[in-house]
Amino acid sequence: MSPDICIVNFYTTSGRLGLHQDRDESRGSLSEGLPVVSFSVGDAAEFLYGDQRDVENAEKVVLESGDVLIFGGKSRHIFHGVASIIPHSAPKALIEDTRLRPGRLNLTFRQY
Ligand SMILES: O=C(O)CCC(=O)C(=O)O
Ligand SMILES: [Fe+2]
Repeated sequence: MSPDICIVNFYTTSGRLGLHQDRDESRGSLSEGLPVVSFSVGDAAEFLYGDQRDVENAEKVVLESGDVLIFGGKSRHIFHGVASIIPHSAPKALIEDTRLRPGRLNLTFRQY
């Protein structure tokens, strides 16, 4: 793939993102299952995912600073979101070196 979009989200420590599908890319990109490549920086997040928009039954995984999550192929249309940010969980060296404010930065690369 050749990513040509980067969406940058910053979550404060009270930030959240409801369950959704990423469907704004072109029909061809979506039907080929070209992946969303997601980089997490800063505080960790409780990330939810599942095959339905159902918070109660969603799977949960903690994404930490430096983690890269890729969802493509059959997983390209999963519902996903951020349930919470875990305050003070960013690596100390990152905060000292970058002075990143409290919260989480997420970058997702996609191909339109
Ligand atoms: O912050 C995240 O890990 C997910 C972001 C996301 O789902 C999006 O930008 O569409
Ligand atoms: Fe998304």
